Amino acid sequence: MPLTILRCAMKRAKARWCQHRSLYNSSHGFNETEAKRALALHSGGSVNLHKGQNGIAELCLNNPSRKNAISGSMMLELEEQISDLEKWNDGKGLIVYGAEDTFCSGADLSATNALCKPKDGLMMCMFMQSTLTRLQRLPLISVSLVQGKAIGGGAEICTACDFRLMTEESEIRFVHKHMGIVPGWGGASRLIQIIGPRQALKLLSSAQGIHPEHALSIGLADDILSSTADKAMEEAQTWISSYTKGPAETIRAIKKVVTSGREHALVDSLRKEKDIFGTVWGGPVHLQALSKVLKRN
Ligand SMILES: CCCC(=O)SCCNC(=O)CCNC(=O)[C@H](O)C(C)(C)COP(=O)(O)OP(=O)(O)OC[C@H]1O[C@@H](n2cnc3c(N)ncnc32)[C@H](O)[C@@H]1OP(=O)(O)O
Repeated sequence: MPLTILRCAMKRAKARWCQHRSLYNSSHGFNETEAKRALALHSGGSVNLHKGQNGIAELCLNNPSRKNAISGSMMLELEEQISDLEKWNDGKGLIVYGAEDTFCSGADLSATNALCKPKDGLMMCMFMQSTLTRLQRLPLISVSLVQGKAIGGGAEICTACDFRLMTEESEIRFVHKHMGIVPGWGGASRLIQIIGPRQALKLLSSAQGIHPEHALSIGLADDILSSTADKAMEEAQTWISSYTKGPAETIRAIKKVVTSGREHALVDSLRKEKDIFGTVWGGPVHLQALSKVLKRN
């Protein structure tokens, strides 16, 4: 194999590895196999994935009798569905939503009750932080469709998406203070990135419910949907489609550039932007677009 092809393949493999790797390993006291075994003991609900022909997937948090609370087995299923999405090369967008017109009431309280020792809490925290970071890093434009309530860990899941759409009656609430805890699924760090430290401090320290207008005014929500029930999903599909129009290769490259900018310091980010630019410049989509523009002028 010529050296340049080998180098390219190695670069791609490294990029894939960086995207999929867990944030934590044994040096942080994290044992993934043990974590999975412990979480599997707390079952209930499911996390369902539908990959659409239009390149937009729908990921459903499904535990309606508990307002879509996330059980241990749902944490495992969420991780499996993210792994599946990481391999979906035709994908362009993702809509995360909850079953039966409500988003998610956070960690399943019966699971958290059983995992209330500090060691178990940290294990769950590292597992969920890794999973949600992988969700955030997917080369897909992601949207949380918030209907009903997004409470505690449910509010944290919202922050792992690029955008948040709220229906008129919905509410996001970082309720953690009332539980005597802070967000542990990465929601605090991500909230600060989304709305800045001052607003984040207000929301976390008041534990107040955030209604759509307020969320929109502080930049937590990106739009308020007028539809409810099934129509809200249709509206969310239309909303996201203005950002996912075009070839998957291009949309995925755009998301990668933004992810890199968010995660790296400026100099690293510029280098990473250069690497990603190199993967699309001179490629078939670029050349086709170029020839169209040249013909027009
Ligand atoms: C690092 C992670 C941090 C965390 O996520 S900690 C967990 C934080 N979440 C919470 O404290 C949410 C507690 N739940 C609530 O405040 C309310 O149920 C909620 C979501 C506002 C919905 O209120 P309502 O619409 O009035 O419904 P409801 O209270 O009657 O609930 C319906 C059934 O769902 C259950 N449920 C709701 N949230 C749950 C949860 N997180 N874990 C386990 N079960 C939960 C609730 O117990 C009730 O069950 P049942 O019908 O009485 O058998």
